[in-house]
Amino acid sequence: VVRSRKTAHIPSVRYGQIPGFRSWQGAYAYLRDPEATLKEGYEKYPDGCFKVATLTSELIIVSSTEKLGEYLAAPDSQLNVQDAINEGIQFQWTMGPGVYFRPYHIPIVRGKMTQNIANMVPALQEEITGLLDASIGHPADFKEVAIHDVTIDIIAKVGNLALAGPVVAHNQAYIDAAIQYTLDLMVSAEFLRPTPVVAKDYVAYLTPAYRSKKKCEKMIGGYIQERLKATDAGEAKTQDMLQWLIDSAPPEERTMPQLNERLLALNVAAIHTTTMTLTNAIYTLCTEPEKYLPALREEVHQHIPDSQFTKERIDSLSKLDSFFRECGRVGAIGTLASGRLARHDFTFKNGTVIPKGYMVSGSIPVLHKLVSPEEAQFDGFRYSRMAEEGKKQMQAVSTSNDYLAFGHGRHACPGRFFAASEMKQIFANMIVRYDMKLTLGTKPMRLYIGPAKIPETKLKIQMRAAQ
Ligand code: HEM
Repeated sequence: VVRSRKTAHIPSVRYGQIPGFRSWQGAYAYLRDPEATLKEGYEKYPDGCFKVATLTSELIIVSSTEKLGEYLAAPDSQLNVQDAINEGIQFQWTMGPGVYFRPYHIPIVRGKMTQNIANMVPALQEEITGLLDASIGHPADFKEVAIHDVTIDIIAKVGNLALAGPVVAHNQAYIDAAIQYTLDLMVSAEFLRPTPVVAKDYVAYLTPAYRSKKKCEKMIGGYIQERLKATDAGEAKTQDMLQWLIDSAPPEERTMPQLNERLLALNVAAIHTTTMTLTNAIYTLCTEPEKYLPALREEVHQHIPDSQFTKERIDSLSKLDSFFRECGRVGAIGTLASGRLARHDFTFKNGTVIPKGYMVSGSIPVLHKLVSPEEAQFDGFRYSRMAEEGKKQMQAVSTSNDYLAFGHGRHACPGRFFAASEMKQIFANMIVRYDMKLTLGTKPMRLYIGPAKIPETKLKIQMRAAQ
């Protein structure tokens, strides 16, 4: 564990007593039970910051909404999100320097892609119903379904339909490779992190992520070339992410290999995040089906009686939105939020300093009010009741200092409008088509991998055609 005098003024949580090994013991305690460590930090230092140890460094954690707001307002030149993500997945080397130094895709996701959601809904609907028919069908009796596998395939195809159209979305080998790419990236990051900076550029060529990227280039490179040619000839007709990337790429990014890389970067941002979030929502529904399934189904029948999905109709599903927001509050897929790495020292109003080179993050269990069992209780219609009471309903996509499933501030997830719409469309289709419940004696578990808290992937649930 790297410890420094620079963080000596910040109190530590769960560090041990053995001289010389205190922070090692701290890292062990934190990695074993991150949530309990974060809750203990809050109980000891409710308005302040504290630090926890990891195997390679120390993390500075804030549990107060004020402090979160304070650091999220800092300029990128001081507290940087790209550097924070780079620390985790080494994407400057695993994906490529273009994605790190020239993130021109982010405003396109926030702008064009979000504005185009309504146009995409019909194509998504055809894709979703086709995939549900093929994977689950209409069983008259309950059958076991490995729902995570179904979900990840649908999300990857629907996502790539929006990113690059049907030619790419229906290339099963590419879809499988795009799903695998994120996992290869994680493994590659583990190799690259301890590698000295001067060697990283070279070691990157030896990683599984690089091999996967090249494999994908072979699969869809020809298609990207065609789209580039069509654009140059003034014959581009398709409206999708690939087109907007081609239209606004800086010259060094407007090439087949670089566009392939950028599409993979978007796949990394979009596939597993959305799959885990949707899978968690399905598990949550299956945990209390009698409480939620009839009410949600009725809402979908009422607002979308003829299965003609439109963006407006999806947006009008207030109970479904509430259910998703509550899933994001209670079951967010991470224990830490909105990590930022200090490029320069940052000083909070109370004088605490985040020293250059250190990471600061928000504590999800505390900021999402999960500390007491009462507050942590899942209440799927918590937010739709606000609308029923004449108040403004808090939406699944609206972020705040105490709702961080999509982060918050300038760098809050720009893909959340698409992700929420897509997840609701898939979920609504499932709700009207299927009865769903857990298999007797099973319970969805969560796995902790560093700060991530992911729904298990092997659980089989019971599904049959709706009766
Ligand atoms: C349910 C699904 C998703 C979840 C839970 C999620 C979550 C997040 C979170 C927590 C952040 C970091 C925010 C922060 O640090 O404050 C983020 C950033 C980002 N997400 Fe998402 N995301 C999802 C889907 C998507 C999709 C579908 C796309 C693209 C189509 C996308 C693109 C991005 C990008 C480009 C960033 C970086 C933004 C920046 O650095 O300014 N995400 N996402």
